[in-house]
Amino acid sequence: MDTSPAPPLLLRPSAPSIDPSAAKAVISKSGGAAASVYDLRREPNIPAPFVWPHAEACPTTAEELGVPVVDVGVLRNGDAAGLRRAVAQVASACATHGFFQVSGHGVDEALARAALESANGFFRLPLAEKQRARRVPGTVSGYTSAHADRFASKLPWKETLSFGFQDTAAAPVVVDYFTSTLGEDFEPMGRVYQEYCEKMKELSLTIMELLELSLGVEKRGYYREFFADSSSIMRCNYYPPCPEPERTLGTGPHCDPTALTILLQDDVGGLEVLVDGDWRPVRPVPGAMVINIGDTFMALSNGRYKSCLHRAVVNQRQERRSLAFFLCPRADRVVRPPPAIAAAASPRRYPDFTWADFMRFTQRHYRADTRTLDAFTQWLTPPTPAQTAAQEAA
Ligand SMILES: C=C1C[C@]23C[C@H]1CC[C@H]2[C@]1(C)CCC[C@@](C)(C(=O)O)[C@H]1[C@@H]3C(=O)O
Ligand SMILES: O=C(O)CCC(=O)C(=O)O
Ligand SMILES: [Fe+2]
Repeated sequence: MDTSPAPPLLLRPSAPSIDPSAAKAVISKSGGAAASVYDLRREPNIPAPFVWPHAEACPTTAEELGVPVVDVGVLRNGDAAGLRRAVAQVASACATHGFFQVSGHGVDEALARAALESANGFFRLPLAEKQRARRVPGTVSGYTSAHADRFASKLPWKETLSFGFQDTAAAPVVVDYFTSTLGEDFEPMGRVYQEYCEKMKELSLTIMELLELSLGVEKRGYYREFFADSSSIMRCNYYPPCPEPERTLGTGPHCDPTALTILLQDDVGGLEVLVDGDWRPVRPVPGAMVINIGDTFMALSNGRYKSCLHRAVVNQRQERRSLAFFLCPRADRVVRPPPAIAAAASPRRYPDFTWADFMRFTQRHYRADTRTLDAFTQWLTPPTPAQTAAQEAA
């Protein structure tokens, strides 16, 4: 499906950092050297850097993907039959397309609504104000319009605001992020996202228990413990209406490099999953959240659960918002499957790595896409003498 040009040269860890996409001339609408900033709500047509190859922006298959809605409340309420059903639903979804939805998650409806509405509040600010939170190069935190500060082509038709989340008693990190980047007036918005992230963390640990049960991991609590001190990324996505939606994408085809994603979408729709060669929409279910496995969990399950290819399309009439909570391990934790999973009968599929290295790879060396984990594995693995000789001869 991915027929875009082969990824440019990947530099090994010892080589100087370069982002292959950003390495191209930085576009500047003003003709200067600075990266352009697009105000997507004001663009009458789609500028050339937003045009995606047809193979990636190819049409949606009308048929919706049947994504099971799993009641995760059963992990806490002692309903043994319900728990067996939930475990079976998760096992079957993760062995096929890797997407499922959750209900009974305990996230208050008012909080979910406030989080989606706060995203509106932020993205409706004048561009100059949003730019006060602009992304710091080399990190995932901050505001970006179409990632135009990083990439020169295949720009996504979206604006995003991202920030980190760790659960520390010492400081409300999200509130601090909002007040330090945008000012004290943004404290209430920070509080909404602080509470939302705390709930997302709790929910992600609950889902880890379900994943563990469904994989039959012997050491109970392995994944829950692994993520107890996680350091996650929260991202608010805003997709403005688009004059030519069939030529571009809101988010291009990719697998999330992170461990697990919890997505709350509004009622517009746009998320699509690639199943058997067809892009199939995941219709928003009121009150439910969409879960997908990321590359880091694929490595933690030794490849048994697949990180799955998805994208977000845009449309001509309606703006759309989604909130993605990306669960990530603590930066220096070594990502390694539990012993029972990577036993002699199933040799290790991926080398040990730390999340810090994998994240740096996606921010400095490689644009997350359909084959990020393979590219990273290749980047980590020293070339064989034969490969070195072939490279030298070329
Ligand atoms: C480590 C990360 C890379 C991305 C941000 C975080 C979590 C998910 C990744 C991303 C959203 C996957 C889709 C492609 C991407 C480039 C995007 O469109 O935003 C990715 C993120 C990124 O590098 O900004
Ligand atoms: O907005 C969506 O529906 C999906 C976004 C997504 O896949 C991502 O941010 O990783
Ligand atoms: Fe994603």
